[in-house]
Amino acid sequence: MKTKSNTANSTIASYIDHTLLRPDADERMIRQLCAEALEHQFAAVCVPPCYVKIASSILGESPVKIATVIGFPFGYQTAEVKFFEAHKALSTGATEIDVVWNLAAFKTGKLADVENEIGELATLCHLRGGLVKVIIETALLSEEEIIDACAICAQAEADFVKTSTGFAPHGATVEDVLLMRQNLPERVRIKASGGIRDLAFAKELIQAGADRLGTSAGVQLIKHENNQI
Ligand SMILES: O=C[C@H](O)COP(=O)(O)O
Repeated sequence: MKTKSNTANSTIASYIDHTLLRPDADERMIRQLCAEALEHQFAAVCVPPCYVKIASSILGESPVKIATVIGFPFGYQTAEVKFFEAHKALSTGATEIDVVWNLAAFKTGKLADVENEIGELATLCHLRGGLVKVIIETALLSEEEIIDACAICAQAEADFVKTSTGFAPHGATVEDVLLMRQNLPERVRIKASGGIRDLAFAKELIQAGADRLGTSAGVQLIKHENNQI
């Protein structure tokens, strides 16, 4: 049986954004996610925008942060739409905004547009006491593009660069996190996400430079850590 001391001794819990972004997630599942986040003292929950208010009513003033996703999962919404989404999310209780960058514009070479969009979102989040994580979807980028993406995100004052939505052909890899760490200034943190299901892999990602882990298997990782499975 899990004990309080197990949770307190967890080395992994404080890295985890406990995530539920499946399109069929219902309110009961979101309430359970929030309860688990409180129990295990995860860093944050990451929920769809329509559930931010409910998460906020459960997590209130607890240390568990509320993250939501913007422009999810493909990122090709216009900047104005993303800005409005982020504004609504911040107004209803989110403090962490995980935005999918405009990959389509990046691939087209419209780099100034991409940077401006991130910069405007970063300014909005910072003014409201929040932070912005930019999802670059590494599975769809070459190494050179990951390096360029890091430069753009850093220049636009992103707080985190995040690897993946969980909806691409693959999620975070150790190699991509290492590459990102080598190409980001120290102040920009890294969130590895997508497909993180076992403790050994989670630890490898942290070793490579991940500051947060976005995963829908947070409870499973804690159970691994406690030798419960
Ligand atoms: O942001 C996090 C990802 O959506 C989580 O992906 P996952 O369901 O593969 O753990």
